[in-house]
Amino acid sequence: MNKFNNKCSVEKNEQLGRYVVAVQDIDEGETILTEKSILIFPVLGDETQRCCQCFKKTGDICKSCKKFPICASCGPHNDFECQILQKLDKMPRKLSNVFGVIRCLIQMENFENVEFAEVFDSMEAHQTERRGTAIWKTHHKTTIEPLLQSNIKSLIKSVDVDTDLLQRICGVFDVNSFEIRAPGGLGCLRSLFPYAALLAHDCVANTMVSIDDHFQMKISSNRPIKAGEMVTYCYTNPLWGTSKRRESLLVGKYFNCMCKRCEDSSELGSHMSSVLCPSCSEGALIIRNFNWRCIECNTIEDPIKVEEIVADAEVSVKESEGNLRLLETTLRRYSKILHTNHHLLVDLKQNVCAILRKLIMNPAFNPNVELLQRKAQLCGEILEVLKIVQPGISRMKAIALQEFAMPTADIARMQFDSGKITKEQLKKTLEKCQQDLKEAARMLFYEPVESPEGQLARNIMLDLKELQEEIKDVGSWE
Ligand SMILES: C[S@@+](CC[C@H](N)C(=O)[O-])C[C@H]1O[C@@H](n2cnc3c(N)ncnc32)[C@H](O)[C@@H]1O
Repeated sequence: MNKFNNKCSVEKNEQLGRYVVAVQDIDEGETILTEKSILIFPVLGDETQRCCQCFKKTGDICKSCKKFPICASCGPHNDFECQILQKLDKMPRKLSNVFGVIRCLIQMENFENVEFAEVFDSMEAHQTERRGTAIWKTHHKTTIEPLLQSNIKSLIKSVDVDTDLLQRICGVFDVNSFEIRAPGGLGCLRSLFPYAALLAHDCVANTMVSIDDHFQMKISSNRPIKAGEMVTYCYTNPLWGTSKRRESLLVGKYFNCMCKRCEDSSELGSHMSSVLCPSCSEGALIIRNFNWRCIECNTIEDPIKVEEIVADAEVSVKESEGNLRLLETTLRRYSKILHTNHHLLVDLKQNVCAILRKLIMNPAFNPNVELLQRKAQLCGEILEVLKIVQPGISRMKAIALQEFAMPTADIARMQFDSGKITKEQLKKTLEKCQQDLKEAARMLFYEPVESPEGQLARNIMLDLKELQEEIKDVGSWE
């Protein structure tokens, strides 16, 4: 069964396994797939007790099986599941580590749900590459040993519950699951969407994913996709530098990313991993054939030295977290050493913006023009990076655009009030902010209405209405 729209086809090759290709041109913003999650489970080690139905926090437990937490308002969980759990002698102490595997085994056992076992069987687990690795050992200790010490093996008859099967299940989870927001935005969960998981990875992907409160996923194209192009999704954080993205993909997904961005030493001209040249101070050092070479003066820098600089910067960024003064000092210090778009500087800028956002939103605080200017400047700089690494419709870009436009409008109002700019300049700035907000709202149109981004889109629409009135008003002043 192909749940993709009829412009997509599932293909298979040696390098990628199964992947999805556009067989017709796809327009920007077209829905490519909608899919309901087949399994939701906690992130390993999460201590929060969550209802097995709605995944909200709960202190209640099913009165029949006395194993799975369930909130009173959710009613009983699946009868077949409950009956098996009633016979389970020993529930491992840390439910979060075994919940997904237990539910998966019970679904495999349920003959009314043969599709689950078939779909699960077809999913990639990279069992050979994982065998004996650190993650294999962690799963063995946290999940597999506690389960094998219970009587689960005797309760599941359709499959042989042994180490190999349990490791395969953990592998399928690690390779294929999507991280999703827990209800109410409190923490994270992992979820399996087997069709969505067929999309291959690209660090500059051509789709965007949104998941609503009912764990329904929607994948839409974030730019036009030509017939013959692969339909891709980004498995990692696009705001990380190449070495960190590649490492996370190699360790977590077992492949070496060879996408255009990873293969280009300047990261498509974004310079998110570039270091400033100590010789000419203007050029960027980029890595080519294991050498850091300046793109302006051709100086070659010792790779060990460059790696040390980046490692030191990484430590300083970590140590600065949450402290505005320290963040600004680290930002100033490393702006003289790293390229302005370096991912560590972007990280610092995001951290500063988060603190400034909280300050600005506090009704008891009256932000001055300098603070608003700083926020607008940093958001503008982050936006420039996002324009390169997220060229299509992007949630991150929409948020940065809104966070850039709002203080920019406030600054213009303050400057007009103090006589620093004219009425025409104020109107022009407000009109530009209006354009930016419209663009942000357009990009957030694809978000579920009840999500924080959906709420942001509604707030932007209200701001836009007020801005439109204000622009009209300014235009009518004598
Ligand atoms: C979520 S699965 C995708 C579906 C999988 N290809 C299948 O046949 O079930 C992720 C796996 O697909 C492969 N893959 C995805 N994108 C890739 C890429 N850009 N380069 C190489 N392998 C990729 C890797 O084996 C990765 O672990």
